[in-house]
Amino acid sequence: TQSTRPQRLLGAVQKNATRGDPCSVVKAIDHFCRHKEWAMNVGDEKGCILDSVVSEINPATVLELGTYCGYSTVRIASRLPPHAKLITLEFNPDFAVIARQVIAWAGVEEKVQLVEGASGDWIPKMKEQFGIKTFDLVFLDHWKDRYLPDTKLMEECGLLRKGSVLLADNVICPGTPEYLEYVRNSPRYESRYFKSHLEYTKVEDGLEKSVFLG
Ligand SMILES: CCCNc1ncnc2c1ncn2[C@@H]1O[C@H](/C=C/CNC(=O)c2cc(-c3ccc(F)cc3)cc(O)c2O)[C@@H](O)[C@H]1O
Ligand SMILES: [Mg+2]
Repeated sequence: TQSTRPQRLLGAVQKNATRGDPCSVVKAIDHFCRHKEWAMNVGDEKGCILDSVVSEINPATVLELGTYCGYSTVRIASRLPPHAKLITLEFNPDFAVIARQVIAWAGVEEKVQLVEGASGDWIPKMKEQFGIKTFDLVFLDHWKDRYLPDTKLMEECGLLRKGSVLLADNVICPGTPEYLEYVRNSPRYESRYFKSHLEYTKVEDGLEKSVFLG
């Protein structure tokens, strides 16, 4: 039977990356996506911006919306301080199976809780299920029309505190116009655009970093 692209991406990790070495996993995926098959990972260029935001915040609690194959999960987890927790939500079970293996190969499973299910169902349960009070950092990289409703849901559930940072992928391509309009015009956010390129291409894209002001 035919393999899927995520399965082939995992194969490239297992073939070319060193177990327990997150950097080699990231490099193996980037090489595969640049030279073999494009895939919708945040990628190396935007990934460096993600890395700098994570290092700047040094978060104790991180939420990722949309795990896909776990590329950004590994990038974030490998930069977290000890005892920090990254919860990543993925509602496609086939992608979750691949992501768990990528995360394990990188050796960052201690810091990662991959939760299978939809963000809309799980965001209201974060406190009771995982003992989370608020998130220091949220990385949005799931369906683009869900960025805004899920942000409003996180506000309503009290999961954001003064200083919480939302970092959103793809605000130009494919684009998240309603989300951008909201965070850029709301008095409750201080928003900034980091210009970059769509992963593995020369097309413009970027990340929007929005600090919740409480
Ligand atoms: C109920 C749906 C909302 N809640 C959700 N809860 C949990 N996981 C969710 C999710 N939505 C989507 N997901 C998962 O996130 C992932 C979806 C990501 C969507 N991303 C994109 O569409 C995307 C697309 C591009 C792209 C850009 C240009 C182009 F020509 C083609 C594609 C680039 C990117 O960087 C992207 O992130 C999948 O793994 C999906 O199963
Ligand atoms: Mg993306």
